[in-house]
Amino acid sequence: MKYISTRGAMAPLEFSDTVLMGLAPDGGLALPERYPQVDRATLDAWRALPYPELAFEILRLYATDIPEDDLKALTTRTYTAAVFGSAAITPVKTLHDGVKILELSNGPTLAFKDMAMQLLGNLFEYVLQKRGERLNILGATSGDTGSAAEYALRGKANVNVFMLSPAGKMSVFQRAQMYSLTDENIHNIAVRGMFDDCQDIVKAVQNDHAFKEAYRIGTVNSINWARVVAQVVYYFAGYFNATANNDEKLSFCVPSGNFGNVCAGHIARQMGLPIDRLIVATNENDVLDEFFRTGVYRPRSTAETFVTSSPSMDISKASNFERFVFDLVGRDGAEVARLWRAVDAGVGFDLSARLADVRERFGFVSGASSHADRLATIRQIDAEDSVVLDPHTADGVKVAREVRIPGETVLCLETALPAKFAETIREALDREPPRPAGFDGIEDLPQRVVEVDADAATVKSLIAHALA
Ligand SMILES: Cc1ncc(COP(=O)(O)O)c(C=O)c1O
Ligand SMILES: N[C@@H](CCOP(=O)(O)O)C(=O)O
Repeated sequence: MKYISTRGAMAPLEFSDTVLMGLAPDGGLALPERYPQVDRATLDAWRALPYPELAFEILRLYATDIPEDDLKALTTRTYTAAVFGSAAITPVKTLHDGVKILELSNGPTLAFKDMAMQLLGNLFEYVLQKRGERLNILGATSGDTGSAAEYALRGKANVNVFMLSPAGKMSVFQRAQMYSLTDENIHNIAVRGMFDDCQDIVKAVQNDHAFKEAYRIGTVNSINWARVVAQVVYYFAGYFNATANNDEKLSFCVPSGNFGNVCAGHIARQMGLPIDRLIVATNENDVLDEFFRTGVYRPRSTAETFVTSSPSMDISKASNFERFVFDLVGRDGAEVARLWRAVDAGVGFDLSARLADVRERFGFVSGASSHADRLATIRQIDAEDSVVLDPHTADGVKVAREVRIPGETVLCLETALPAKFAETIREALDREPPRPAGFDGIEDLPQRVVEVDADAATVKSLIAHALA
């Protein structure tokens, strides 16, 4: 399988090259030149597979330049009960009203990011060792990518991590998880701004080809294709777990911000997984909900982006949305490049003429949730199901209940555990959220972080200085 760019101007690459590449040289995102198709017989064969084997079967369709024995060793080493809490890896539970939850947050940092990041950490190690190379990761986080990446890469000999986070905007627990790490290869940089400013800096540095080459800059964000394809696996696992056979259809509801998670669902659907609808749930930062309702994409500025109680979704420029739009416009890279010039100019674009395709051909629908909705959902599910939802998953459950139609089974993706967001859980339930073992007193540990203005040149000089 070869990889092309959403902006249409990259010579096709192998999978391993995309793992190290980050942003494509033309500023776009890597995608496979076609989505492998999974037929009914294959679905039947995959239904009974344990998670690591399912991951292998899916990844071997994409990572065709990695010998199959090596790939199998990677998925077997990554998806273990010791790391993810149970052999099921992603169990499903059903709420009193029939809405189902796919548990994705039982990994080391208590968020769904671990599902892909644990694999990416092992992939980096494998590819870098084979090539005898080093990589310096520059990442951006609104709260969960950062800790998942740092836990996956801490102490690794051939990788440094420089992680940008919005200063003062993440939860107390999220900050403690990242900033208390003392490993020498981990560098936390708090940016005076929002997540979008951090991601803009990552993309600006990626687009400085001379700096990127000189300092061997890679990425762990969903810019990296390997992150997205690893997330495709749990849509298959969730479907097999939540249905009785492959004749059934299932809808997924996905709390969304940077559009990486639901983009993986879109890809699973394109591969032939019987997904009915993909329900995009946003918080008050509703740029995606607006697009799926109107066909108009109007990214907001930092000043127009709210700081909310589901902070990991405080995103107004959804990076991965570009991958979906590439498919929506018939994989026309020149058209995507034109649309993203308008995004970069702060204008956005109007694809309302394609709204029927968005809904009928690609199955997208959306809804938004507010602080009051989130608190009400957390309270109700706690009272009726004795389940404490984290604020982001609560946004998903709220939207799923709202848009679900009679007879439709909806599987909501759990994106984090409530322990990461104690402030909001206390407000909703007047008690502390359950805290998994190993995190006691984390907020009291000393923290190591540098705070800077939202400026790519400053970040580049910090990186150059650290690597000197
Ligand atoms: C807890 C949580 N929920 C939801 C999201 C949104 O996911 P995505 O950015 O893939 O749309 C994120 C961030 O990625 C997150 O950390
Ligand atoms: N919500 C994310 C934002 C970054 O998303 P990514 O999927 O592109 O890494 C976070 O928690 O950092």
